[in-house]
Amino acid sequence: MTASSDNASPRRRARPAARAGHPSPAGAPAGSPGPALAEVLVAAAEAVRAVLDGSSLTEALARTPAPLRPAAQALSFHAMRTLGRARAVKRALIPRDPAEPLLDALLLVAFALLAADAPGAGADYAPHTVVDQAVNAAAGKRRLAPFKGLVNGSLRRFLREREAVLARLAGNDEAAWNHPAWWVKRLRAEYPGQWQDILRAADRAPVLTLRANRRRIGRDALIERFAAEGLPALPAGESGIVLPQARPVQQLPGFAEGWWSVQDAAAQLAAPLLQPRDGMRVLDACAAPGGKTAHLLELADLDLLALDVDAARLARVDDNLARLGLAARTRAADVADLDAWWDGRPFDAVLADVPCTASGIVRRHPDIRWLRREDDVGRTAALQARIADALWRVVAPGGKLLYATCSIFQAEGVNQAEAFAARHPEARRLPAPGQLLPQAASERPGEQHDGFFYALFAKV
Ligand SMILES: C[S@@+](CC[C@H](N)C(=O)[O-])C[C@H]1O[C@@H](n2cnc3c(N)ncnc32)[C@H](O)[C@@H]1O
Repeated sequence: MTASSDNASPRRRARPAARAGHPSPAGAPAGSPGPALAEVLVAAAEAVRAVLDGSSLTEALARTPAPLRPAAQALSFHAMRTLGRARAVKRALIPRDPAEPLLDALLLVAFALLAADAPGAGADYAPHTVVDQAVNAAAGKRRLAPFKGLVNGSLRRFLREREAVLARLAGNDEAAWNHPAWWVKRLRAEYPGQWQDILRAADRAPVLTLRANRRRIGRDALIERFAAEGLPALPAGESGIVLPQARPVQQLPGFAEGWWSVQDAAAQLAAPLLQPRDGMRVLDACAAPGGKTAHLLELADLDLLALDVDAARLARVDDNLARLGLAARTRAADVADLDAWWDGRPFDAVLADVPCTASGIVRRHPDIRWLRREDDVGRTAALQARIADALWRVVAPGGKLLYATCSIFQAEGVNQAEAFAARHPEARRLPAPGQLLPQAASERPGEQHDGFFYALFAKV
């Protein structure tokens, strides 16, 4: 799991400087002027454009110039969380998508700010400041300059006709829930009593959850060390602590010393479910970046092989283990191709944290919902089944396979586990949490978690 990266959320910045068109960069002293809002709008529009063209927001923001990045990150996160409504507003006022892709994205970012619902939800900027700065943004960029009249006219028209435009969006699921319509339809069908709560939870700013490395420091001692630094934290599960306000992880004590890792509370359930004991032969089949590999090794002295098909991501497993003072064998391989990597010796425990649509972690990664396509769900489920079937062959008699995904779609969870059990009569289901749903109703910080699915099988 990666750190929540929206700790510069515009919700938390309401400084006078921001109202004057200068957002203060995250981490800068209050009142210190940041870059002009016009520059930030262009940088955020470039990031949003990249996502609409298929890039992840993390990759896109890595290309943003460093001085603009914190403010561009805050705006682009906000735009991702409100893109459904912003797009519907834009189409109500400008029915044909502009031919210039960056203009389209600039309009989306500006409408995301202007159409925000609640005061504070991206509304740190006075509406007329947003309009003026968006026009400046267009004027200052050669590709956009011919369209500054369109920017000015459409944004001002929205300010004049706001209520009437928003009223025309009634019944538009994408605008109402800020998720693609197919996503809303799927959740409505799969969770008739909970879908609204799940969607609402997706738009809350996430807490920051860490896992104490018990080889270095216990959970409660870690809470005390953070408290001594003025960082209140709550316990979450056996090894977890929650910081109600996300922060840049580099600013927290003990990272370099390997005291902790960033890991969501639901993800922290994986390693204990396999009940690792000293000397066990364990396979972490889809290991990168190594969050669960490290947790397994924190719990017991294991003979552990960590595989991942992506060699670059696998390098992060080595880095993370070194920081935490842990060791495993790592190998880049397609886990379903047993001939390529398996020496024929079975494993006592296998963790299959399979690739998935990541529909359970949209709170931390609000771009995911716009990157996925409906047919990704079936394609991903087929890959998961292929991986799970291959892995079942490497489990020792009496050994266990833990199937895990950070998805909330049933094709990747409940249905997948049932189909697996039907294909493998020698697989006995053991108690496991099943589907965990992120829900707005259980929003106490210590109880927040991502959407996850777990099924545990023993080979009889
Ligand atoms: C959900 S992530 C794993 C997260 C990891 N277990 C952790 O806790 O940090 C899924 C991983 O599966 C890997 N993967 C996808 N297809 C694979 C395959 N055929 N064989 C091995 N790894 C694969 C991806 O590269 C990705 O790193």
